[in-house]
Amino acid sequence: MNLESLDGRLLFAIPKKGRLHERCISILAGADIQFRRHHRLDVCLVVNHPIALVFLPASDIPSFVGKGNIHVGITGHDVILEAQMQGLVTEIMRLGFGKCALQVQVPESGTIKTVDDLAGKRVVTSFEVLSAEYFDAIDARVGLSGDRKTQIEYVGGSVEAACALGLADGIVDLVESGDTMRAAGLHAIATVLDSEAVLIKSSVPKHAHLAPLIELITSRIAGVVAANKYVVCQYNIPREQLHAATAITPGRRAPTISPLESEDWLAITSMVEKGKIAPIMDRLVAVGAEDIMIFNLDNCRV
Ligand SMILES: Nc1ncnc2c1ncn2[C@@H]1O[C@H](COP(=O)(O)OP(=O)(O)OP(=O)(O)O)[C@@H](O)[C@H]1O
Ligand SMILES: O=P(O)(O)OC[C@H]1O[C@H](OP(=O)(O)OP(=O)(O)O)[C@H](O)[C@@H]1O
Repeated sequence: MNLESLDGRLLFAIPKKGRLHERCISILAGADIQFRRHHRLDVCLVVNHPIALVFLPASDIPSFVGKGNIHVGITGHDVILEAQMQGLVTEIMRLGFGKCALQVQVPESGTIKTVDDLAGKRVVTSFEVLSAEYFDAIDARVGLSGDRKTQIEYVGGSVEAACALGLADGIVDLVESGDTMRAAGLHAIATVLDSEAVLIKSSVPKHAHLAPLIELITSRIAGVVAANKYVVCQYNIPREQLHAATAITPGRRAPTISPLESEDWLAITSMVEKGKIAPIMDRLVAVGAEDIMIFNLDNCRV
């Protein structure tokens, strides 16, 4: 591929590996963004849209997009703040995956119990900007300045090993299930921020001609995200219980209510959040709903 073939194309950055990669590939498939990636090539052309995908480390994507070299991308909210790009990139939409929290962690068995105890000691992290910002405020609060301030040291990975290796008194690292933290004998004493994968675009309005294409892929990706988040719930309900039932399944805009051959009964169809479906079905049964069915969505537009 030569560079001219990128001319005029929307450049779309995707994490090349790591936690966000697989979900991004399935979002592209759901949005019908078709590509064939040649082995080891980090740039590839989309065959059915004027788009080129650029596969990059998740943490590099905010600055590429922020500086306008790349127009849109998917990455973590955490790395946007760490790269200090929040003023230069616009977060178009949360994507509902890559959820984790950046947390301050210390040895479970140690004497440090709070972030105030940790202030002035050694903290190892891959998030040195956010950690420095966080501990600057703690240091100021507890009256530490100059040489007595918390020492933040950067490592690129395996942060959780730093305390056991004697390199740190505490760490700042991402936590999802907590398995990594517990396996390292650590526990969390504070949360610096919560994160999730986001679709971003450059805030620099350099490429006005690309706006319609950005809108198109945004709307398609929103459909894929909603399809992952919602299921369709359909059930029959005695007419006199209609209000009780629709209060339980109000839908995104409003439920669809259809008559049944039997005059005393109605059929209701409604979108419901996937994660809430079990208690919702319990409540529907309690108000007299019958024949409750749940359907997964392949795709949708909302
Ligand atoms: N355990 C996790 N659960 C959910 N999301 C996570 C988790 N760890 C990281 N993330 C999200 O994924 C982003 C990329 O993290 P990841 O560790 O995959 O990066 P990487 O350094 O590119 O990959 P690798 O660790 O393979 O080198 C993070 O910035 C965060 O937003
Ligand atoms: O709470 P958990 O579910 O255990 O997830 C947390 C771990 O996930 C991330 O690392 P990842 O496994 O992506 O690898 P890395 O350490 O190479 O970045 C993060 O840096 C933690 O180590």
